[in-house]
Amino acid sequence: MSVRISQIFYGTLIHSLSLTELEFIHNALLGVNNQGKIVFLERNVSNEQTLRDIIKKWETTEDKVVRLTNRQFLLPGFVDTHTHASQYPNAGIGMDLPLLDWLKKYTFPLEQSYSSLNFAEKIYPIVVNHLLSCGTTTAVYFATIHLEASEFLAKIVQLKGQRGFIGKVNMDRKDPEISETYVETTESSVKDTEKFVEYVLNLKHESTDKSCLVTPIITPRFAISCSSELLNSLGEIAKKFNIPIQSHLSENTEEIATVSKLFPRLENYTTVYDHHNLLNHRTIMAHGVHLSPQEFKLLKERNVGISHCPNSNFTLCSGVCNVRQLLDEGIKVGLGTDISGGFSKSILDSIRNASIASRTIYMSSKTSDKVFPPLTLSELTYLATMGGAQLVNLENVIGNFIVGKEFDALLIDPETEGSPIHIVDELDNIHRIFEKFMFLGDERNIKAVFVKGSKVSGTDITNLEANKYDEKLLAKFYINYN
Ligand SMILES: Nc1nc2[nH]cnc2c(=O)[nH]1
Ligand SMILES: [Zn+2]
Repeated sequence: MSVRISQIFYGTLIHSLSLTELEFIHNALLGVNNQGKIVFLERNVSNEQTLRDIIKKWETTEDKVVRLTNRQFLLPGFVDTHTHASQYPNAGIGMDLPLLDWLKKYTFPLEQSYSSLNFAEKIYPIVVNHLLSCGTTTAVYFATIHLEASEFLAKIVQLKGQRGFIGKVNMDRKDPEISETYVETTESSVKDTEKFVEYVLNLKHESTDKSCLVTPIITPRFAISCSSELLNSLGEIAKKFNIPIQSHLSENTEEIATVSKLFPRLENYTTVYDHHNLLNHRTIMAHGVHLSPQEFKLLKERNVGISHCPNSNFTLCSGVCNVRQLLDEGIKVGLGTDISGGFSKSILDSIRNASIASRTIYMSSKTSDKVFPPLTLSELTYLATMGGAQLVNLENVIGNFIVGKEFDALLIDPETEGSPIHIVDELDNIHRIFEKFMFLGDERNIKAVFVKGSKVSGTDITNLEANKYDEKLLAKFYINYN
């Protein structure tokens, strides 16, 4: 066999096969090659001899094996399908206003600061480090309108080894109600976007080890901040370079009313983007809280993905997105933090708020003709991993541990120093521990983060307590497991 195995993990893996299939693989032996790909996944390797046989078969050695403890497990890396790296300094403040006033008072003045590259240099490395430590192996970023600072964000994401989609923001509409000073000319917006796209694509070409995982994404801020001319040009640039597109859609009712005033001839908000050739299978639209049946239909036809950002929707009092309905309509859904509309940087927080949002929808639907059941743990896990992978068109590359995919993974330890998870020996099997991690855990439980096989965040994992595979201990540990 000519593949070179660089790392092998031995222990429990948990991943999504579909929205309804959450798989727990016990005594798994997973091999990663030097290209960061998963080359084998053996199940139920329950004794040392079998383990040694497999290692021999793959012509590798036992020192490559990372042995997880009985309570540790591997999860696929999280995908944050919508976040504003530039707004990180505002995370946790300014929750007193609805969207348009919030943008004007808090957000645009902060984003304006990135006209200084020095400011970007101070903030962006911290953002990427923090997101990685929270287990975000792939992030879809908004930067700001500034070319240099946006290029710097792309460079930092590349250097830190995160998978990233980076957007230089476009906004050319001067409007006293929205923004008079934080704005570009149409011409400079188009010119700088082309330069930005070429810069990021070049990072890929220049990278000698082909490990650059950064892609440019066309980023009209939202229909309100862009002229029709700019939206058209952005559609053309996306097509010319064959790159993805992101924006905001139908987040808040005042926003929707403004869009219909600005584009009176177009039927609805979604049509505005469609009219400018911005909707296709590579488009990610954040929010989609107040969509009409016609808009659902159009999004489905164009195969657009919706980034569900529940913390932001609650914090800015935008509304509650009906994810169950999106899924029932066959629309792709991923999760987003939407920093700083959302105050948390962690996809674990998006999971929890998505759960609460779905319960809110369920409660108000209970007395109506159509009941929308809350999202299950299996569905929430899927949205945070595979769902996100679908939005960035990487569902065949990342999102779970299928052989042939790239190894983007989190090593979860529910028992680290200061862990917020309380485990009761008599009660907690791996299913309960996983659920507790999803609802109580935080970055203290994320011991290591891998992107394409490389460890990009976390602590030393060479000294994990070896799995003993004591039969009695296992029987107790997997109580109720089937
Ligand atoms: N949540 C959110 N919505 C927007 N719509 C336009 N810009 C923004 C933004 O920065 N955050
Ligand atoms: Zn946003």
